[in-house]
Amino acid sequence: MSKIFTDKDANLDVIKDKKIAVLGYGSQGRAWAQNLKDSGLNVIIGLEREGKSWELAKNEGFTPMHTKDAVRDADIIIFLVPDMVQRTLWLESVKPYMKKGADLVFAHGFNIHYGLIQPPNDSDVYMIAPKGPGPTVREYYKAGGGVPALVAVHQDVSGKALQKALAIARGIGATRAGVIHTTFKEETETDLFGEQVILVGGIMELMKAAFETLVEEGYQPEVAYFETINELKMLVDLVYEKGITGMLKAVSDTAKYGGLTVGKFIINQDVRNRMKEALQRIKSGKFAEEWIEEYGKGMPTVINGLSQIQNSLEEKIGAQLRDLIQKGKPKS
Ligand SMILES: NC(=O)C1=CN([C@@H]2O[C@H](COP(=O)(O)OP(=O)(O)OC[C@H]3O[C@@H](n4cnc5c(N)ncnc54)[C@H](O)[C@@H]3O)[C@@H](O)[C@H]2O)C=CC1
Ligand SMILES: CC(=O)[C@](C)(O)C(=O)O
Ligand SMILES: [Mg+2]
Ligand SMILES: [Mg+2]
Repeated sequence: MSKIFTDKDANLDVIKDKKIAVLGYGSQGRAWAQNLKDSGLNVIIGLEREGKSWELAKNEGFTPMHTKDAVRDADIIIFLVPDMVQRTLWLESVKPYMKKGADLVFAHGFNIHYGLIQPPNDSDVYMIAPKGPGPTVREYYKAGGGVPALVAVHQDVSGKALQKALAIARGIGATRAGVIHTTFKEETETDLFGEQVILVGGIMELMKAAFETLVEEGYQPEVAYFETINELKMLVDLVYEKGITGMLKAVSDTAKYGGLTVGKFIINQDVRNRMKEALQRIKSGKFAEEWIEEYGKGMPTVINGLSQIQNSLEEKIGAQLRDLIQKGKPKS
């Protein structure tokens, strides 16, 4: 089994006197900045413009600075702006202004693994990749827990890169859950695979396909929504708490039989073959190339895809049912 690092393996002392610049105040940036600060670390926020993130950071107790100023005397520089923005930010606002030898830190390996950022060879370069969305990283931390993460070291000039990565993992709460040592390559490829094939792409299309099949066959959309989208959370929660076996034990024997037989008919060998194809596209760099090109064109596929989803029947039904559904949620 992989070694799982927890609180006892991570010591904040290696970074407690360092100045940490968090670049970006979005999904992860906001969570990291707040968690690191609440862990007693010295955090400053670096942003490009005095826009929405700037206002938010200010309202939440930070004094945001322009990136150039934030990196000037930072010992640790953490890239928490979108992956496609990192290269330009690095070239224009970080590299020319940073302190020689400052640490360069990432939450995902994309820019280093695909060579978009070439770090100077006197910097430690490492990663702490939370395996969960930014708002959850904050929510779990506040509640005394943490979201698991992966750590990896790309360059270790000081000989302390792993210790520092673990310290930051502790600062954001990840060692309360569990941290695994990996490489930039493994993190990048598995993260992209996960979000494309299951977490974002796979699950979304499976929900939509099941919902739309029922509606096309004349069933009430509200019934279809409860069945194919809303109930998914409860089944996934069971897997999260008790494993797949625990989930199977909680459902009826009818569902066990139907699930164990029809599941394999739906998610069949063809699907597995296409999963391998998707992984191959990631490993070869083809996906990265396409995504960079899409981003360069202004992300038309992302914008159109999002607007189609927003206007879909399942989203309209979901919005109508949400108030009702929320009332039934346990108050904890
Ligand atoms: N969203 C998530 O939950 C996860 C993200 N990551 C990684 O964390 C890193 C940050 O991702 P997110 O938090 O999703 O980013 P995001 O999209 O939430 O970042 C938005 C923030 O970046 C800054 N920003 C946006 N556009 C900019 C531009 N053109 N120039 C300069 N700054 C700009 C602003 O501060 C803005 O608030 C990425 O490497 C991502 O792969 C890793 C795990 C999960
Ligand atoms: C939330 C997360 O870990 C993702 C899906 O990989 C991401 O947002 O990039
Ligand atoms: Mg991920
Ligand atoms: Mg990701």
